[in-house]
Formats: sequence, structure tokens, C-alpha cells
Amino acid sequence: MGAAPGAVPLLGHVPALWRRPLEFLASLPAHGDLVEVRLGPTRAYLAVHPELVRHVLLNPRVFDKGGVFDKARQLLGNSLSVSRGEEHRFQRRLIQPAFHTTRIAAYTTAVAADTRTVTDGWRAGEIRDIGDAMHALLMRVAARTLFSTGLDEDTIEEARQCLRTVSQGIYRRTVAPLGILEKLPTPGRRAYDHANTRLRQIVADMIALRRRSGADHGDLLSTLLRAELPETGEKLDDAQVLDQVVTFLVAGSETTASTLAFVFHLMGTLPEVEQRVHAEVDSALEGRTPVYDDLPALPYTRNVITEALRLYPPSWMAMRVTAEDVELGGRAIPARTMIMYSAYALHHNPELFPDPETFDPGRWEGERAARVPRGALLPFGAGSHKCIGDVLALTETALIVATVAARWRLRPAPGSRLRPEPKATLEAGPLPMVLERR
Ligand code: HEM
Repeated sequence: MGAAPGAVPLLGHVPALWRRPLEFLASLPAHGDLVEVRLGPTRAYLAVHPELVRHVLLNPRVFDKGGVFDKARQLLGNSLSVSRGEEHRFQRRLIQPAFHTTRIAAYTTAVAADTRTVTDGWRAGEIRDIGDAMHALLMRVAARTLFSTGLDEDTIEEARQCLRTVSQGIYRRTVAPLGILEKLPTPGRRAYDHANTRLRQIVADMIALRRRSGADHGDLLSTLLRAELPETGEKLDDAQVLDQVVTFLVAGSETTASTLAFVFHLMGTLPEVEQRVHAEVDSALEGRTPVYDDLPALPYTRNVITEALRLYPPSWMAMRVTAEDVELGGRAIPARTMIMYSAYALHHNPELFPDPETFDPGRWEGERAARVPRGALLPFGAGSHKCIGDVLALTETALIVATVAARWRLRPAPGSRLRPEPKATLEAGPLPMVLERR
């Protein structure tokens, strides 16, 4: 157990966390398994060792999603991501079947077609920002997964703009940076309120429409509206479904879009990786658009995605608050102490991943994959709050990568450089890429 160096008077490590959070977090494993970080007058801890992180995440009663999540609740309602204890168990049991693999195969039947529709609008030689392009595509895919064909183009684009504003607003009001600066006046409050109201209205309209028609469209919304606990027959009411759907949009869109942007950037800068993906996609698909059942034939593509999630985990940091006095990593920690864990710090720790800054999809093959320590790879968290959308996100990502890679080669525009931006999610930042037809 050690303390992070470089605390400044009064603010402690807040300036370091605020100005260069990724570098700061990645530097902490050198100081112990549990590292003390000073947030102004408050002591917080970063759990560094994967077993300590697991211990924190597998004991949600003691390491509670308190504090910041109370604020998130005002914004997201009492949905899966913010509920705790009994309420969370109830919601998770109701909702989990909606994310069963058999459902995911059905939700994702149109991913490749949607990707084709979007990329058919691309022109060879033009330059597009890959982050923007993937966000727009992902929003279309998310709308289809949730609402089948229910949303028109303009509304999807409007929802996307609202979602951007809402996600950034939630981040500013809850996490950034660790609740300290949240007390400062935040510009754009009105824009946030407007975007939040409009986004919820769009989703509420879809729910009302679906209730009136009563039809099962086989999408995520239909599944949620019909979900019921077998023993009690309890269901979610419309307000609860609304909160869950908005949460899925907030939790699932930028994370998945960022992953895709990183994957295409990495492929564009590493020709040997790109060639292997192209060869695999060409031989597995032979010109067809991919579906869920094709994914087992794309193992290298999956490893590229896993390795991108390791190097640039969209959910780069999260936290818990101790509900009582506890011992962690041999240290007595009082109740109401913030315990952080960072997928970024884990994934960039040379003790866990040799040569951590190197993009190496081969880490996920055979023997080498078996040598990765338990809990070292954590892009989707762990325990009862583990990402419910993990398989959906990986499926959508693989289908989109395969569909795009079958026809396009994306090259970084001259002079562009990757500068990951740790915001609500770890974003790829501006990344103009030149589109070339294969
Ligand atoms: C690459 C894409 C994604 C990444 C990296 C990601 C990451 C995560 C992580 C790390 C957590 C746990 C946070 C914590 O421990 O506090 C989480 C929770 C969650 N995610 Fe995801 N996620 C992704 C996509 C999605 C998608 C597509 C959906 C839904 C459609 C989704 C819905 C959720 C929900 C509802 C929770 C809260 C679960 C609970 O508390 O029971 N995520 N996600």
C-alpha cells in the first residue's frame, strides 16, 4: 500500500487527475496494490491489483455505488446502472433475459445492412472523422436494436445530438473530476435540460406507440415491455422502461462507437493487422454481409477488438464508496471512503500485460491468452453491476468491423494523430481518416 506522489497543497492530486488523468492513473500501479490519492482534503484509494479490484466489485453491499450515483439517479431515474441492493437485483433479474445470446442474434440481424446503408454514402478519397462516423452509425444500430424500424432518420440524428449533450452533462455532474469540480457553475445547463427532455420524449413516444399497437417486434423494447418475473408476475411499468432505455442509450452508444473508432484507427496505422482482418473477413464471408452466426469464423477480428478494448477501454475509470469500515489490501479504510478502479490503469500495467503500450492482438491467442492474470482485462467491469450489454456491444462491433472491412480501407489523414480524450467515456478525439475502396 502506497501513496501517489505529487500531491499539491489543498487540492492534492485533483490537478493531476484533471489535466492528465490517463497518465496519472497509469503511473499509480508503481506505488502499490492499493494507492492513496488525495482529492482536496479527502483521502480516496485506487485499487490497483486485479484481485483487490475483484474483491471491491464482487462485494457490492460493502463497496456501494453510492455518492456519485445518487446524483446520476436524478438524471437517469432509478435504472439498472444506478439502483442498488434489492432493487438492483429485482431489475437485473427482470432485464437480464432481454440480453440473452439468442435475443442478441435477433436484435443484430440488421446491423450489417445498416452499416452498408451508411457506408454506401461514403465516397472513395473523401476524408471523414471516424469518431463522428461511428457515432452516427452506432446510433442507427442502437435505434434498430431498441425500436426495430420505429425511428426515422431525422429523429435518429436528433436523438444522437441530444444523447451527446446528455452524456457530457451527466459526466460533468457526477464524475468529473471525482465530484470536486461539480460544485463549479456549469455552462450549458439549459442545453442539457433541453436535450434530456427531448431524448426522454422521443423514447416515451416509442413506448406509447408500442403499447398502443401491442405487437411484439422482437426488439429490445418489446422484450422489456413483456419481461416479467416468473414467480410473481412483476413487470416494469412505462416509467421504468423509459429510464432503462435512456440508460441503455447513454451506457451503450458512445462506449461502442469509441471502441469502433479506436479499432479503425489501429487497423489504419498497422498494415499487418489490417491485412489479417481483411484476409479473415474475405475468407469467412465470401462477399456476404455478416450475421451473428458468422462471428465464430472471425477469431482474429475478435482479438483485434479485445486488444483495442484493452489499450483504450471506453469505461476508463469507475468508483465505489465504502458503506462501512472495512479492511482492504491490509489497510483499514473508514466508511464513506471513495475506492476507485480503473480499467485503463489495469490494462496499462506492465506487470499484467508485458509491453502494455504495444497493440498486440496475439495476446488473446491460445497459451498467451491463458497467461493473462484473472481480472486483468476489465473493459466491462465485474460482479453484479457488470455491463449487461457486453455481448451485444461485442456482437455489434464485430459485425460493423467485418462489414466495413470487407469493402473499405481507412487510412489516417496526413498529419492526424491519436489523442484519446478521457471524458464520460474514453473518446478517440478528432481522427480524420481517408476512405479508400478495397
Ligand atoms: C464497448 C461497449 C461498452 C463498454 C466498454 C461498457 C462498459 C461498462 C462497464 C465498465 C460497466 C460497469 C460500470 C461499473 O462498474 O460501475 C457497464 C455497466 C452497464 N452497461 Fe455497459 N458498456 C458497453 C456497452 C453497453 C451497451 C451496448 C449497453 C446496453 C445496450 C450497456 C448497458 C450497461 C448497463 C445498463 C450497465 C449497468 C449494469 C448494472 O449496474 O447492473 N453497456 N458498462
